[in-house]
Amino acid sequence: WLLDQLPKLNPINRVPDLAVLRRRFDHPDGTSSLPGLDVFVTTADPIKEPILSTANSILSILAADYPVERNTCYLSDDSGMLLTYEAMAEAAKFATLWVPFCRKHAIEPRGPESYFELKSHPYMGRAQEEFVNDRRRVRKEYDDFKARINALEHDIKQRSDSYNAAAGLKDGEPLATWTSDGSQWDGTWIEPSENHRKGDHAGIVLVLLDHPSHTRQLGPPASAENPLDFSGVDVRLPMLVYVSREKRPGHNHQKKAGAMNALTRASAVLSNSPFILNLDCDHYINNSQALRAGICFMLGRDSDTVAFVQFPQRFEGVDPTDLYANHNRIFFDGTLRALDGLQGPIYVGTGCLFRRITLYGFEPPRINVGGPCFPSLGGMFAKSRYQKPGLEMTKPGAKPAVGVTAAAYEKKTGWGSDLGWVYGTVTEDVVTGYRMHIKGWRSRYCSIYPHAFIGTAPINLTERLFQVLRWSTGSLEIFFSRNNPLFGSTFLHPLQRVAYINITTYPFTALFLIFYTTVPALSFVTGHFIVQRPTTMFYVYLAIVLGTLLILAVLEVKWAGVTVFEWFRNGQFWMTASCSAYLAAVLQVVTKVVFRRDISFKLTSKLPAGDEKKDPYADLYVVRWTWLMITPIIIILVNIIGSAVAFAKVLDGEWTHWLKVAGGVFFNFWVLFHLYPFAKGILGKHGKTPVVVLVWWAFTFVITAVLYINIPHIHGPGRHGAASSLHGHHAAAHKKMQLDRVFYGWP
Ligand SMILES: O=c1ccn([C@@H]2O[C@H](COP(=O)(O)OP(=O)(O)O[C@H]3O[C@H](CO)[C@@H](O)[C@H](O)[C@H]3O)[C@@H](O)[C@H]2O)c(=O)[nH]1
Ligand SMILES: [Mn+2]
Repeated sequence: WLLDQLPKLNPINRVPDLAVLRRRFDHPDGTSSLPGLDVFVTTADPIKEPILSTANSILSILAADYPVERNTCYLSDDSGMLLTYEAMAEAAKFATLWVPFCRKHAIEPRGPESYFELKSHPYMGRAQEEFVNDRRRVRKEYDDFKARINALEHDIKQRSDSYNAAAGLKDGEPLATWTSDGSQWDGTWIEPSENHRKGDHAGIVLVLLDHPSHTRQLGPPASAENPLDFSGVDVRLPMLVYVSREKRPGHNHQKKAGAMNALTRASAVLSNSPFILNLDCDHYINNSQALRAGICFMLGRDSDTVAFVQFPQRFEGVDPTDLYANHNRIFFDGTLRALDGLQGPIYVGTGCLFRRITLYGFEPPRINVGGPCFPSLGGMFAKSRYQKPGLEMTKPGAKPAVGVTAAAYEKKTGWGSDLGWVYGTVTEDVVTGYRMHIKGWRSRYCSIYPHAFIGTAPINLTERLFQVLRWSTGSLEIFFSRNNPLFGSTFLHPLQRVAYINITTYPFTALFLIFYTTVPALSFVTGHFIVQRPTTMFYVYLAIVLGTLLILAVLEVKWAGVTVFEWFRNGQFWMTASCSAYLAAVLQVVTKVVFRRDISFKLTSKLPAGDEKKDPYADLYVVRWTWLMITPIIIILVNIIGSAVAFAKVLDGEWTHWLKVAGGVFFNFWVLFHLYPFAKGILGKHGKTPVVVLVWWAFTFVITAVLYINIPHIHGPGRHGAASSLHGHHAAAHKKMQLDRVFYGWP
């Protein structure tokens, strides 16, 4: 009964009140006084991050339910390729059909790829028959759109070839890439050359869709060239801007953090909205109300101290059994949700709505200098207004728009340290949020249903391990930097500080875990336990730890709503990641701290979207070997061999404490149970049949046991040895005593 009360006791499960928002900000004449909102989408590689999925994301933003004249969408393209730009231009064109269609029939979700992939299309709008016709028409247009996008690469190449041929190039002159209006592309060329390659090209800011008018614009009725009746539908589109910041060799471009900062400045010149939403290119808006839901938390009572609103990351394309815990349910539905009660969740990189002035380094209003611990202390010094930072934010003399994306712009400014997204780690997110929290800002967690945003997760084991390696490295880097949460300001809630310490030190668990998963199994082989005979205190301590873990598990399942299956998956992947990626992260960061060597990272590969593959989860069992897999493999072998040897020793009569041995073997199996998804993954496509893993394990087990029994010199005198001895009985008794001294069973 008590357990069932838990969800009801949740005091921090706030839901955004969209009805109130509508009443307060939307006017009967169709205008709205909602604050401006800039959406930033970052992309870095149109091949690794399929361009169609980026287009899906952009279209979902353009079609979201937010006043168009107050919404601007920015796409940052770090590849600087014409392919990205032209694909976005196509998307902007398709949006003139797609967006009114979504509005007319209340389509959900509003990313066309995601929408047409749905098996069923629940009907929500005006007239059923009209809907079916409209949908058929849009579907056809969408297929054409897709075909054009897929042909772009070829088209651009062909066009450039003919322009280059016509230009009659001299020997050694670079082959340019040409835009459709007959000029050379400022960014990266297909044939990379000086000033026109990745990491070395001019800054580009191009407006794809201009700012819309401030009054509603109803569309035309159905006609020959426009078969859809848009006569009652507002056909305006939000502004859409393509940005590719300047890149020069010799400059550290700071990956996504640098891209976000360039966007922050470019958008300040163009639209300067007070709120900024940050989305990765593989994430799209799945719930058209998501933007309003986030804004709700920014406009409520006491919201002026909220720096950002973090949404959970939800994923699609993950295999149904979620072998590598890609959904991260405990983290999103447990940890982040709980942090909401401790002045706010951490920032996790995407699906996050920011208050612009926070990114400019401003301090929150009404904060008490004493922080949450000593509220009475700092009353005198309480600040009442937003405090401006004493930092250089702009460069005198820089030209607006393109100029603010210049590679050298940030020199001698606070960008990357106190302004914008923070540099210096392989993950920018946690530390950026942390810098805000220590200034006294709070954050909010916004979990709505249907999910606000959905992205893709790497379902391949190798990709997944590298992603986790990057996260854990980034976390540790924070711990070894000036942003160590031990020394953060008094504005942190004490438990929030504990959480931040946890978040920046968790990779160290690798060291303990590897010890615990190997030493007990190894001691079966050696026969010598290094663990002392447990004392009463030890059992008390153990009971407390186990009790705490149990309470935690109950909370995670009952309060956070994580299913027991997902709970086990999280545990399993934690062990896999801990003994591989976390260990590597510790080694990497120690190397960085000691030898001052920089750490670099590759982009996470995304699943190709819209690719009509036969098996959507094919990538799951593609084996790409990496040294990260060595430790888990060793641990698996040690545990199988350990239990096999123990089994052989009992069978052989060498050990008589079979109950205690069984306890130990159970512990080994517990370890193996956790590494089961990993084993399945490295067996490749054979792993698809679950039995194969078990067969392999059983095989190793039996071989070891048989070898152990049959090669006499590697083990002590067993039953056969003892029987042949003259003083057999005495020897056995003596042995038993000896064993009692060295072998302490596991609880
Ligand atoms: O030089 C770069 C590198 C990356 N990106 C973009 O940054 C985003 C995230 O990069 P990705 O390699 O996809 O990282 P993931 O592992 O998928 O992302 C998670 O981890 C990142 C680092 O912590 C966070 O920034 C992300 O928001 C979070 O979803 C993508 O949109 C990229 O296009 C750039 O714009 N420029
Ligand atoms: Mn991602």
